[in-house]
Amino acid sequence: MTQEIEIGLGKKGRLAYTLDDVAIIPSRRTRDPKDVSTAWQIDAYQFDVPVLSAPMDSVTSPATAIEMGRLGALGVLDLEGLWTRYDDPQPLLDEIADLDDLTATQRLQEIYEQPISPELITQRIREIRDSGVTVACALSPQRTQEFYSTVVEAGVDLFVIRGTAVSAEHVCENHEPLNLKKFIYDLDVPVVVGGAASYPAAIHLMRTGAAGVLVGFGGGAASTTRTTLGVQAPMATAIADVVEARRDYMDESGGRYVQIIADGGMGTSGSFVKALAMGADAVMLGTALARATQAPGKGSHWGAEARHPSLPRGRRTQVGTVASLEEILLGPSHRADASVNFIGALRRAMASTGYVDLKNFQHCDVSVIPSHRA
Ligand SMILES: O=c1[nH]c(=O)c2[nH+]cn([C@@H]3O[C@H](COP(=O)(O)O)[C@@H](O)[C@H]3O)c2[nH]1
Repeated sequence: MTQEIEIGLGKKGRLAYTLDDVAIIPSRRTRDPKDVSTAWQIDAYQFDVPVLSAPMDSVTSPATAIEMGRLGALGVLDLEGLWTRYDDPQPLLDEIADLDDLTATQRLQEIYEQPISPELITQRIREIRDSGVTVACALSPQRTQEFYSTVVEAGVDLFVIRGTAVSAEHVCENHEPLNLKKFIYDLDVPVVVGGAASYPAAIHLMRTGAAGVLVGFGGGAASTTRTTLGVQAPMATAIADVVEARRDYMDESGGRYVQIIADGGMGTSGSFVKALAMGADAVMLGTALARATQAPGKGSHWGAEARHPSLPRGRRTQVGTVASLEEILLGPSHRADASVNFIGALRRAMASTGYVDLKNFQHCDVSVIPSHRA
């Protein structure tokens, strides 16, 4: 039963939990960390590491997407970022990393005014494809109709449609909005859509035929969506609600399993592990990967919303550099700040709860520890 709190006489609100508010409870039965599997699968694509890189210029370049694939994870390139607007984005990446906080947003807006080139979309996709890794690229719902045929022809394996909030029923008076259900049905490539953060939003996205749903809304370390729009969905509750939507959708669809990918705000290995324990199949990481020595942002971090021409909802932030991409994902770690060896942490948590694979780990016991008491 949903617990509602009275905010004032005329307004009630639901109590919702962040990942900081919950913790995994170890069980009586433990296992050796070496004996657990962290593998997951979306459509026909299998991965040893349940991590997608966020389509943010500070995180994913063609080179880091290839490295992600080599490490058993999945890189997602932003096709509206610097790589598809400029032949050589390196000088701009260097400049953005060095901008001072006061001028960063305005300069980002200028830099991203440069039009997107379909030729560069094709070139970047081919570059990743030629390396032999799974190719995943992201477009916003607004740009999907414009560029999807270029993307599909260039040979993408997984198509990500990401906006702060994507709904199956976008109502728009000025132009024909993207009809997700028709689009996904007509496309031969599996599609991941999001973000959604509630039961109704998620079940509608599942009914479009999506292979995966991104869960998150206004999260992310570089996000200012909460302070700008007043919108945010606490992640633990959002994942648990979407898991329930999937259960119902599986019943109504005769067993179609849609992957749930938690997206935003999992900058520590503990929050990454907890997202999976809440029922996510995989996690999309920005901040954690922006801290890699190879990260294009060089310790700076910014996302798509930060460059919005009239209402930026994210900022260029500093996250620092801690280790190589391989060490951040697979270890070893020489730090105790939960920023390195995410898969090592996951293996240990799975071992201490006695689960051998991620599907079963989703059923582990958790407790609620409101963060102000932690
Ligand atoms: O509301 C938002 N405004 C933003 O400016 C922004 N930038 C990134 N994102 C989302 O954050 C995710 C990465 O999160 P982390 O850096 O915390 O790992 C990404 O995968 C995005 O979903 C944003 N959300």
